[in-house]
Amino acid sequence: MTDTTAPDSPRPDFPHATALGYPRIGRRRELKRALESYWAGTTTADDLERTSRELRLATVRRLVELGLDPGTGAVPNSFSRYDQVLDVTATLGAIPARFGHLAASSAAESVAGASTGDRAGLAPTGSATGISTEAYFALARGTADQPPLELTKWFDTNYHYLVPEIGPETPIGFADDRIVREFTEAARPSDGGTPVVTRPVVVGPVTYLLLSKPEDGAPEDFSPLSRLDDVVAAYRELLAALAAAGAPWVQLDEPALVSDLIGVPFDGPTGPGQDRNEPESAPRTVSDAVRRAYATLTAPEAGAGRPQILVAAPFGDLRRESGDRLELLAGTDVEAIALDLVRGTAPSSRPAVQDAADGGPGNAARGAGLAVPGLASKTLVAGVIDGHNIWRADLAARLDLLESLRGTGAGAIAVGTSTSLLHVPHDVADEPRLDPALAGWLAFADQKVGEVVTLARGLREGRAAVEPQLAEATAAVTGRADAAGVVVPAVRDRLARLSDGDFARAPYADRAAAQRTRLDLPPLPTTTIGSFPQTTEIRTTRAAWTRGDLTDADYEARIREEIARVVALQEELGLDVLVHGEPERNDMVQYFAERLAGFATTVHGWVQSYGSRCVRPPILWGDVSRPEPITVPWATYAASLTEKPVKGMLTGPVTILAWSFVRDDQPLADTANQVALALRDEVADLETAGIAIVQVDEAALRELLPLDAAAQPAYLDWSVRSFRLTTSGAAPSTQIHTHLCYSEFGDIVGAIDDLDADVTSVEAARSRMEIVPGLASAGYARGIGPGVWDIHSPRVPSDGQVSDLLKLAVAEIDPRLVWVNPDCGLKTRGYEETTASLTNLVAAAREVRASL
Ligand SMILES: Nc1nc2c(c(=O)[nH]1)N[C@@H](CNc1ccc(C(=O)N[C@@H](CCC(=O)N[C@@H](CCC(=O)N[C@@H](CCC(=O)O)C(=O)O)C(=O)O)C(=O)O)cc1)CN2
Ligand code: MET
Ligand SMILES: [Zn+2]
Repeated sequence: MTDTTAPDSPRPDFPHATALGYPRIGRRRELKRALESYWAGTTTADDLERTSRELRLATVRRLVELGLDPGTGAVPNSFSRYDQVLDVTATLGAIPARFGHLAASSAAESVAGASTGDRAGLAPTGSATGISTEAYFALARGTADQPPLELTKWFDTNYHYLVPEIGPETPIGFADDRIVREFTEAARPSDGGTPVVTRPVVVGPVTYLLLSKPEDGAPEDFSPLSRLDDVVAAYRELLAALAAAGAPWVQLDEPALVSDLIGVPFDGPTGPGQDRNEPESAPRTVSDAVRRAYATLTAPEAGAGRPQILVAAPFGDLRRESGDRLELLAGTDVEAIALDLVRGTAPSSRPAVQDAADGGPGNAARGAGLAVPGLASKTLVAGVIDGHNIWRADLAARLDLLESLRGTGAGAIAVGTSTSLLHVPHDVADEPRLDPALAGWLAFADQKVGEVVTLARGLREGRAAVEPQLAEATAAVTGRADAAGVVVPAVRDRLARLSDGDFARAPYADRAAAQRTRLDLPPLPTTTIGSFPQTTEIRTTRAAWTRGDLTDADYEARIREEIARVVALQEELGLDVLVHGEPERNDMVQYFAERLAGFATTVHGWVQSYGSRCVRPPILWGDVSRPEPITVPWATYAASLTEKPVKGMLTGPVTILAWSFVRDDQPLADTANQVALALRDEVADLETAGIAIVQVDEAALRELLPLDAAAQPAYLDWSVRSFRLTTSGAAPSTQIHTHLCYSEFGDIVGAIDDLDADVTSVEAARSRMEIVPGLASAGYARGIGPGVWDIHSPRVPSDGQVSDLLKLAVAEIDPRLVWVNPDCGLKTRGYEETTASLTNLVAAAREVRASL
């Protein structure tokens, strides 16, 4: 390894134990409240900064208390006020031209060497330099005349990041030193508290650009990756500033390395050897980009020091058929690499790490293959503690694995989490209402840090040093396997008796005819996706009921009142197919989990989904069954209020799994089918109650698609089957709808067709109906509702905008198949925008209908 730091500077070893990141919303969602009151204008930017500073300091001190070393960069500094990808956009000053007016309102100022242009909205914030709070949140939330940056799923998680918009002229420099300030704030705290030398966690330059989209108006063939050199130059300045502030390590997250869904080939014709003699050309493959970026970041340069670099590749397997990405990283001069040794190649029942311990297949099993050129000089941060699920680890087995990695090629082994802990709640000890036995099987973020610390100690000092902790963990794992409810013979028997007939409905033509007769809908029928605004009043009412301050009867009466209001509003607006509005649901997954056997739910187990929005993923721990009907009383009440059809509204098995913490002791396909059978009974009960249309939401079907292409066919097979198991008991005259979120459906058009739903609504407004031609050319010939209103922003589409989108749709597909609906549910919207937008949607449908 070439020496890349100044000759006399120390080269600190990587700490023995670390986590790749930590939740930032706060144990009591302090950040959510601080953000929402700042946005509402009831607090100031200074208030927000004060609260977030307190949160950051409390976090790093908590991590030290839990056993991470305070002096060596073991503590991840992974705070963000909104999103870690937006933080890089801010650091680079990469503000799209469409936000140019932001610059005019705040004085431009840049740190030394930045080439920020004059449109970056840069303003001094106190003594620091960077983009203003106003500009930061304008990108996240939009302005009066600009929609925000697009929100998209972060790999296969339920976290959403803000998509950077990069064009040939987008300013890119080292424009904001917040990352450095947040390092210094912990290392030299002004409150006189314990100093902590943290490790800044930053999205890596290659992943940043691979997740970017071309800025509007960029040339047809423009690739954001062509700005790699500019981005890397800015990162170099950032690293130099961090080194000057005293940071021993920085973590650059490069999860794009494990994804085949990134749209840029890993290796290819322009890969190694092809463009070697054109060093100036833009990288066209992921591997080119990685080599180039990290060669520059690690190149020695007089005067400019840098922290040592840990590259983290969470969410999957670096070593796969399509290319050995570990070899690629090992070939760079970074000092440490973090591997996800839990996830393996797919969300599978069996953690790869366990296979490895048994000598079976799986990424970790290729331990012997760690004799990769270059690795001997690096630290391998072995991500053996699952950052993505909440089961307490079998520490003895993990320690076996860690020991087996020793001497297989890496220079040193450190212990880490497989991913950031952003995706799990803070603390099991914060859940007084959990069954104590269940609580004993769980590890949230704080417990996981403890596990990492224990393993690191076991690895260094020998098993005996941690024997009590190993024994306790083993007891928890065994206790879980033997506990009542984990295996319920009646559920298993029902599953075992399934045959192909349970997965198939009558032919579509027969169903369509029966449904036409029964429903008698106009062409281009209008509907919504299910939820109406979740008002503060409803939440407060539910909170009072949950606390016991409101009786069941009073709560029920209040919900009925809300349903009646929503039904009346839809009749007034002239919608054709109505919904009940879902006011009784805290969340579309948690609500069902609270009413199914086999699940537990939490009180404080909040996990950030995007910005200030959070979810409490339920814990699916046992065999699933339905003690009694769940939605039938609300659906029948709503239906009794109108002559129009009201959709029954269920969340499908894949989405319930995707947004829960799921047991890891059996194949996901089996768990999905258990949920499907419970929902199948609900569909039957809705039918019996006279409900003619049942919507089964599979919002997360695309989200769970494995990042590894090799694992996708098996996933699509079991996910589609579980949906069909849910719905195929329905009579031909019952119309089955489904709803899918996120517009990147290109990879799964075939699976959408295989769901065999009568009507499918999909997000499409922001991509201007992009999905429609794909569906049409794939031969999709059932009902389709491409969203015509982007509900992710408070902007009200005009009836002209809606009818333009609608015309795009009917130009591509048989108008008899087209439905008119928003992109998604309306629970995050207000009533004012909802009423205005739906008025325009109905008017547009009528206009286009008349032109058919
Ligand atoms: N699980 C899930 N994942 C999803 C989605 C989804 O709907 N569900 N949608 C997509 C986008 N992601 C989203 C995630 C969260 C929210 C969201 O609105 N979350 C709410 C919480 C919803 C909830 O659980 N509501 C509860 C509890 C609300 C609450 O905070 N109550 C207060 C008390 C009442 C008050 O004073 O406000 C409290 O507990 O302190 C209820 O209604 O009962 C929030 O963060 O504010 C929206 C979209 C993708 N992923
Ligand atoms: N039926 C649900 C709703 O309208 C579907 C939302 S998908 C995130 O809220
Ligand atoms: Zn949706």
